Amino acid sequence: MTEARSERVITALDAEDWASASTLLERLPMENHRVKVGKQLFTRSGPCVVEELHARGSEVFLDLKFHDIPNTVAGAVQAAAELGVWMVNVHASGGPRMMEAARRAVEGGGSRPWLIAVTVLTSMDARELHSVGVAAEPEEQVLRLARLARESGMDGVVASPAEVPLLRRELGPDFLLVTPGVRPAGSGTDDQRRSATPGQAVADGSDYLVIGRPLTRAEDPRSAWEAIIREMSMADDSA
Ligand SMILES: O=C(O)c1cc(=O)[nH]c(=O)n1[C@@H]1O[C@H](COP(=O)(O)O)[C@@H](O)[C@H]1O
Repeated sequence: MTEARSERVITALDAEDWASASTLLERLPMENHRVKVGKQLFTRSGPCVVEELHARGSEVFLDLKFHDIPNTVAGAVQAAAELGVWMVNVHASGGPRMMEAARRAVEGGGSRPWLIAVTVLTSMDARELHSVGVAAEPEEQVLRLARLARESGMDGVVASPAEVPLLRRELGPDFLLVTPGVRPAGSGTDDQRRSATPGQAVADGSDYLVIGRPLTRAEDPRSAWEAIIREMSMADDSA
């Protein structure tokens, strides 16, 4: 991964509306260039948030985790591509036909968004995974879904930093690994159950780190950002 460290952090803009999202952006450094728009902000403020962010020069990961029948997901992914987003995601558990339809929907145009698949949500531990009828351990299930995602034409997957060493080994250097569940040492894990520090995520080979509350809830988001970038640099230098 040759991108600058600051470009490898995707800030999860989990704000309640565009007004609070833009206030938050003002408290972050300009290098905070890649942002994720998720369900809350998009549902409240709509596609114009993406337009505002593009006007500001940001690249947008539209995180709506599409999970539906192939025809519906294909239409949604195509709409996201027409918004000009940089990355968009679906749930790998929607199955191969759904992922293949999503892939076909973004083919053929000029530049297309990265299309990635969520494996097992980072908020789930083994017990919760078993409670929804999956007997496999999280790592095993993540690998199974990641292989399926790759065979179905996805550019990469969302997984926890804990699974990155396994995924890198099994899927090679070119498959994008996007990792939420990142927490600087000493900070609480909130509702995340499979997490690691920014340094560990980088050292293990994560391409993009999705970071929300450690930045958005920090008293001083700018220094929180700088500390994360410093930690990533140290991990890169010692690799
Ligand atoms: O697809 C995602 O981005 C995602 C997948 C996943 O398995 N876990 C996960 O936390 N996320 C998102 O990543 C962000 C993590 O936020 P924090 O836990 O606040 O850092 C949230 O916006 C989640 O919606």
